[in-house]
Amino acid sequence: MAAPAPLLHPDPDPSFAELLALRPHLRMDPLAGLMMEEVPLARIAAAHGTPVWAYSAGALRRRLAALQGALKEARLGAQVHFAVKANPNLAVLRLLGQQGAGADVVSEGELRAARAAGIPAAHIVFSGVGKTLAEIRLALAEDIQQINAESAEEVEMISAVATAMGRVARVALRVNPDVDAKTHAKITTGKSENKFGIAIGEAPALYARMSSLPGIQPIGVAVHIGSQITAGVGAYRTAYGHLADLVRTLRAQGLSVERVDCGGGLGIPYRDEPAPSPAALAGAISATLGNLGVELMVEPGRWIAGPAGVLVTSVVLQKLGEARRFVVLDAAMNDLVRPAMYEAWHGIVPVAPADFAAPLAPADIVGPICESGDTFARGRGIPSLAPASLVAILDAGAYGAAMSSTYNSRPLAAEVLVDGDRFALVRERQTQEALLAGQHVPEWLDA
Ligand SMILES: Cc1ncc(COP(=O)(O)O)c(C=O)c1O
Ligand SMILES: N[C@@H](CCCC[NH3+])C(=O)O
Repeated sequence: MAAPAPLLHPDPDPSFAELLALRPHLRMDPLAGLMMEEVPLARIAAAHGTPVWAYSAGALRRRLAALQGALKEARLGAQVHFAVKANPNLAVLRLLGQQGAGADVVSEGELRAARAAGIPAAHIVFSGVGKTLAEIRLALAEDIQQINAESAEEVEMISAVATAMGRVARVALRVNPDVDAKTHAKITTGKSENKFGIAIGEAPALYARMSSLPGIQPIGVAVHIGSQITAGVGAYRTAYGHLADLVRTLRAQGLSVERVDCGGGLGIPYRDEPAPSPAALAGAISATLGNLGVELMVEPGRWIAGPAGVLVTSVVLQKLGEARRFVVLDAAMNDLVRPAMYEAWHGIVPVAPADFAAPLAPADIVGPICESGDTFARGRGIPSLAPASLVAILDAGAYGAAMSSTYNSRPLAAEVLVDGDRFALVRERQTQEALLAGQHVPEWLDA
């Protein structure tokens, strides 16, 4: 695995205080315990139970503003389209939309969520390698800003659907630049063996074909090379350089290219990995695509939402095994799957002041699900924790709730938005009844 910060790390872990110092929306209050903005996490847990996701409105606003600011500073006039897959909560989308973010969506559900949150159709881009006919129809009916096509086959599908509807689809061609983003193999998307986009060498012919089709207005090109990119902006520069060459080639063929979608993928330090800044990303865009006279957009998800969220969970019990101590939480891999899926490292910090300051000893921090992979951390320094003690799993605002499942028939956890000294339930905990709803036992089974 190329990505840094695996579940078990050879170097000493950052201390709780070091983790908090880099996350200004979180702090330890000597009386109230771990706070998100001005709200004690213990109050959220008391009000809504655990496990519960908490998102900081301030962090979301600050991070979006930092990205927008870096792009502005580089005089790129680039739009930020939030990748809804990272966090499709309606309140989160509303807040980001209010601050000018558009949306990058990959399904009917995400398109509907973005619209329901008030994001204008004119600021929505539809990406994805397998849009269904129904999804293409919906995108056209909503008259969204742009559809990113990922194959010759899809281009024909879009044209056919648009023609049947009497529409012309604005389509950007997503190219696969065959660049290694040096991230986890499961989330790298810009290598030729990945399913995404069309080979850059095939792009000119396909773009020319697009401009000959009645249902398509070719609007530009798009690229997205992977997620959690922390190894500098070199891969971005290479990919954008290829894209700039492609734009020049297309224009030399007399084809119009108005827009370049630079994708997302900017990584964050979950542990202490050095991650590129928005300014570095803006610099890479500027150096390669800055002088082409194209409209630019970026599609970050994780960078905006990841650090803004935590998963607050209670200790069920500590189990002292022969060789190991296990801290068993009431959250599990069905809530936050990243450690199980990518061996991802997440900070885990006690909420009570006494636990925060207590001596550390290594433990495996696990969920109650019947798989050994249901492990949030191995050999992590954590104090002895009594049942019902709270801990916060950090950087869970992106690909956290969004990737939850009901595995082991565990209801989806509640979500809360914190803004200053206010907090509100923004998604109810799924009920046990809802878990069973919609299921039917055929009568003939009992006949
Ligand atoms: C097309 C596209 N755009 C944007 C993103 C957002 O990625 P990230 O959350 O890493 O910024 C993704 C996911 O990797 C994606 O597939
Ligand atoms: N779900 C992944 C990222 C994939 C991004 C999808 N475009 C994660 O949690 O890191």
